[in-house]
This record gives sequence, C-alpha cells and structure tokens, in this order.
Amino acid sequence: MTEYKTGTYLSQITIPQDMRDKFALEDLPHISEDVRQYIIDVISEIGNSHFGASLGVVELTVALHYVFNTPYDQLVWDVGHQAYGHKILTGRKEVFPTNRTKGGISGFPKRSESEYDTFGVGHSSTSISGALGMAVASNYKGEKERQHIAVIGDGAMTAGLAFEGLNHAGMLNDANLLVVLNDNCMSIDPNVGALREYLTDITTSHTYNKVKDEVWQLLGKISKFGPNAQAVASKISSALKGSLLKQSNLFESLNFRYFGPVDGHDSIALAKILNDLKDIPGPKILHCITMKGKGYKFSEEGDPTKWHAPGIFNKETGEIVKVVPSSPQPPKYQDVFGHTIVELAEQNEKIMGITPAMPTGCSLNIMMEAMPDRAFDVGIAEQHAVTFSAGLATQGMIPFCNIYSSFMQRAYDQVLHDVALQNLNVVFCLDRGGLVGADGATHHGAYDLAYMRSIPNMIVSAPMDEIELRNLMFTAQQENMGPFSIRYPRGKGVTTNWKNRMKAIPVGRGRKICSGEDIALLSIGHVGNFCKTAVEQLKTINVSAAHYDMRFVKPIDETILHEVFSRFDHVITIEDGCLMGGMGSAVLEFMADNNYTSRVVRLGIPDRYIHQGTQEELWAECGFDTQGIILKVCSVLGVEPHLKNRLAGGMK
Ligand SMILES: Cc1ncc(C[n+]2csc(CCOP(=O)(O)OP(=O)(O)O)c2C)c(N)n1
Ligand SMILES: CC(=O)[C@@H](O)[C@H](O)COP(=O)(O)O
Ligand SMILES: [Mg+2]
Repeated sequence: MTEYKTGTYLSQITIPQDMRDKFALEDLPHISEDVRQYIIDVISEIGNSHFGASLGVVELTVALHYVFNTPYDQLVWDVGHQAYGHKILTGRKEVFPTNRTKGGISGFPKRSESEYDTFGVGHSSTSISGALGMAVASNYKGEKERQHIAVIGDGAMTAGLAFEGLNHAGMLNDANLLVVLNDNCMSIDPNVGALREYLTDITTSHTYNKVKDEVWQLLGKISKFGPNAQAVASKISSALKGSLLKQSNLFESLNFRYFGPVDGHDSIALAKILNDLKDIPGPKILHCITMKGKGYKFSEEGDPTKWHAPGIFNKETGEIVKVVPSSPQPPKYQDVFGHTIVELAEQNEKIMGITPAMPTGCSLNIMMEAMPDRAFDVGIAEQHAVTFSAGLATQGMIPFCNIYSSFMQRAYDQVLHDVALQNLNVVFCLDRGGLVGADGATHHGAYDLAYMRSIPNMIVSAPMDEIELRNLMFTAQQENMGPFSIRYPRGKGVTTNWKNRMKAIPVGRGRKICSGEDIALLSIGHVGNFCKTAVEQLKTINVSAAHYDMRFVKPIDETILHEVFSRFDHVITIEDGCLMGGMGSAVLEFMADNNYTSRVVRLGIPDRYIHQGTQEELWAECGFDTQGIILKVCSVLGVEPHLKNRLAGGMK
C-alpha cells in the first residue's frame, strides 16, 4: 500500500481526543487544512471514491470532534459519503487508502468498523431518526448530558423520512438532539424543490437575519452564564417562542430552535457555536452554509456533479483521468435508457420520466434537457417518486420511474399499494440491479427480482444486453401493460451496435441462446453474457451446455421450463440477485408444481451481505462470473479435475 504523508498537525492525531488534548482552538484551521490535503492526496490516486462532499465538511468535522466528546457523544452522518474526514480523525488515517476496496474500509460509516461510527449509513435521510432514537435511549438510561448530533445535507433533507424525524423530535423537548444542516445547494446534481428555495430565502432574508442576530447576541451571553446556562437558554427560548422567529421559520415552527445560517468553513467560529449549543436543551438545528468541493481549486471552480465522485485525477492539474480505449466501447446501460426514453417519448406523448435525485446517475438528465416539461427530478424522495408516477398513470400517462434498485427498497409499499394494486401502467426502470461494486452492501441491487416477483400484477424483466433493454422499454410503454419492471446493472453493456429498431417482446417469453445436451443454464439479465462465454469454453472440454435467456422472471416462460425439465437432468440458474425468492426460486417452484425431478443448482447472491469490491471481484466471490459458472457446471456433471483445471487456468 502506498504511504501518504500527513501534515504536521494531522500526524499528531490518531483519535479525536488527541486533537482535544494537544491543540488550541486557533489550531483548528491548520488541522482542517491537513485533513483536506490528505483527502485530496489519497482520493486523487486511489479514485473510485466520493470526493466533493467530504471536502465540503472538513471544518465541520474537525469542529464537531473537537467540541463533542466523541464517541461518547454520538455523531450520525447522513448518507455517509461525506464522512472521510471523520474516518481519518477516528483511527482510520492509515487504512484510508483502502477506501472502498475489497477487504479495506467501507466508503460509509459502519458500526462494525469503528465505535465512532454510531450508525450504519449509505442510503439517505436516516440521520435525524437514528440520532433521535439514540437521544431518547440516553434519556431513558439517565445519561442526560450525552449529546446526539445528526449531520444532514440539504439534499437528504428533501426526503419524507427526514421530516418524519423532525416531526417526532419537535415534540420531545428533553431530547438532546442537534441537527446540523449542511447546506451546499447541491444534492449529487443541483438540489431541487421548494425547500431549497426556502433555505436560500432564510439565508438571505432581512427580517430573519435581524432576529438571528438577536439570538446570537443572547447566545454570546449564555456562554458566560456557566452552570445556569440551561435555565437561561430555556427562558430565552420561551421568550422567542410565539415571536417572529417561530412564525417565520419552518424549523422553529416544528419546535426546533434554529441557529444560523453560519459559515461552515470557519472552524473556529463553528467550534464556538457548537460549544454554546451544547448548553441548550431540546431539539435544535444549526444551519451551516458550505460549498461542495471546498478548498480544492478545481472542484471549487468546476462542476460539482462531476466532482461528487470523480475517479482518479491529477491533483496538480485537476484533470480527471479517463482511460481512452483503443476501440469503441459499448455504452453504459444507463445511457441506453437515457437515449431510448427520449426516442420513445418522441413517438409516444404519454411517456414521462421521473427520478428521485439521480438524473446524472441514471441518465434521465438527457430527457430533462430535451423535454423539460416531461421529465422530473423530485429530490431524494423515492416514495413520492413512485406515488407521483401512480398519479400520472391514473390520468393516462405512462411514467418511466427510474430508481436505483437498492433505493427502490424505500418505496416498496408505494409500489404495492399505489401502483400494483390499482394495476397502473407504471414502468419501473431499476438501474444498478445486482452487485454494484465499491459502494458495497448498502447499494447492491440484490433484492429487486425477489421483491418485485412477489407483487401481483407486476411484470418482472431484465435484459441480457442493450438491445433487449430497448425492446423491453418499447414493450413496456404499450397500452394497458400494467406495472412493469425492467432491471439492469451498473456499468456497460456488450455491444456498440445498440441503436436497433425497437420491437415488442411477447411478455413472458424467453429465448434460447444455444442448444446443448449435458446441462441447461437458465440466466436472467446481463449475467447471461457470462453464461455465453462459459458455454463456449465448456465446449473445448466437450461439455455441451444449453443456454436460455429467460428475460422475464414473471411471468416466467413455462414453455421453456417444460422443455428444460423434460430434457435435462441437470439445470443451473444464474442471476445477479439474491438466491432467496429470485429467478432460481421461481424455477424451483415451477419444478415442484409440475412434478419434475431434475437437479437444480442456483447461482446468485447468497443469504448474507456482500461488502465492497470491484464488480468482478464480487461476481467471483458469489460464484456466478464465467469461471464460477464453469466450475459449477463441472462439479454438477462430475467433469474430471484435469479437464476442469485446464479451463480454470486459462479463463478470464
Ligand atoms: C435513499 C437514497 N437515495 C439516493 C441516494 C443517492 N445519493 C447519495 S448522496 C446524494 C446527494 C445528497 O445530497 P446532500 O444530502 O445535500 O449531501 P451533499 O452531497 O450535498 O453533501 C444522493 C442523491 C442515496 N444515497 N440514498
Ligand atoms: C453516495 C451515493 O449513494 C451515491 O453517490 C452513489 O455512490 C452513486 O452510485 P453510482 O456511482 O453507481 O451512481
Ligand atoms: Mg447538499
């Protein structure tokens, strides 16, 4: 592992207590500078990581750990993609270069990794509820002085869950909860919605700032009051209640004491404010204004969306390293979706596009640019995205609701109750279906085939390549299809020649890719390409495998299944999804229901959480990459080891 230098200040810090013991308030800017430089040095070289968000909260991170008695005081990071400074200051400086690699540290806070990671995160908007739970538990245990801090971004604050947490906290006057709102006007893409406007308004509002100044003056006095500070604070708060402050501030109306906006890059001022806030009881919110990508010239001046997770870059020039392939490459599935939805929408005026906060990630930004009145980024609001789509569908629209598979987990009941029960024509495009790689367990799209399959009326499909994706999208936008899900993986497809003339696929019809004699392989989705290669390689050791691309998990192609179970004693199912309840389960159910007795072996994601790594490493770990499939075929058929080894040695 490359060794990275740390600055004079950071080199003296292993855990936050070192900072508190060794440094004065005036040193915080220097510590911040060291932390920031270390993040730049490491991430520019290892790549494959988040970047802008962590740079934006360096001062906040330093101030929080300096003022609060972490890990006793509990700090919860929302999403956690901004927690690199936190990791570096909490015992993980040396291992930071292993960020998001297999066997290395996770890119997100994780309870099993450190006592400073109080709450496992990755999905957004959980911090307020999580920290509130901790605060209530502390009260119950008599730990009255214990502090609980949720750091949440303006993007994460757009989610219903965040407001559910605020709503509950607002009625718990003795909950020791501080919400730090890290407002940088950005989600991954620019933040959206009325809340964003509101936050900008209170940042610039004249009336509001006047009241805020009064609050600060009072706070200045509070800090001098020592032990009586809480009582004084409570009096001040009561005096302010019912006043202009409460009426003119959303958070005050929810019974939070609102402080700010403050400069989130002034570590000394932040530390002073945080220290004052420690003495104020009950739920409170500190509104910090920060800049995503702060402190690195190129991310400050460049496109923050690009610097959200830029990959490897030259830290001197700011040039993001792009490997230029020698030959044309297949497109990413997400881009095939992005271009195809525009093409379809040009022909079918009922089509609309919806994404909850991932326009660049899922490429709906192509439609948002081409047809701004027909494509919506609704913020980090998966539940709303689904029910909003349902509403559109009741009016005859055909919404394509694109949600990453793992984020869709947030909106399961909306799919069931608001869409499927009413048999509405909503097309769910589930991007990042399957193992996603470096984001790890929180983000793998492991469950969608299983959770969608159990919903009545739902059509569940997955394309093996870009052309099938386009054909499935074409099929799904036909009249009266009902709920239709199409899942595809993170990353590239397989062909450069993908702009086919689209055609409808009969719902529930799979296809035979290759005939064979010894064993049948049934695949769903992109992993069919691994099977295809495996089948070719198996031929070289005289193993003849038939291969079927099932295309639909529901309705499953029963004609194919009757053919397979009548002809083959050995069947292997392959899917990039959880083994419980997915396609393999559907095949087993069919076999049992129809009294067939072949031996079925299922390949897929086992019943445990898979952590981070490259996709290739993780496919191999789960045993359904090309090599895994070959080895499984050989073991099922009892192929002689020397033949098996011949392939295992030479395989890609
Ligand atoms: C439930 C869920 N939806 C979407 C995402 C993808 N996502 C990760 S970070 C992010 C933007 C968060 O914005 P904000 O909270 O303002 O943090 P910032 O990056 O600006 O620091 C999004 C949309 C997610 N992690 N979880
Ligand atoms: C933190 C987060 O949830 C996103 O930034 C996520 O990492 C994006 O994943 P993709 O890189 O697959 O778009
Ligand atoms: Mg933000």
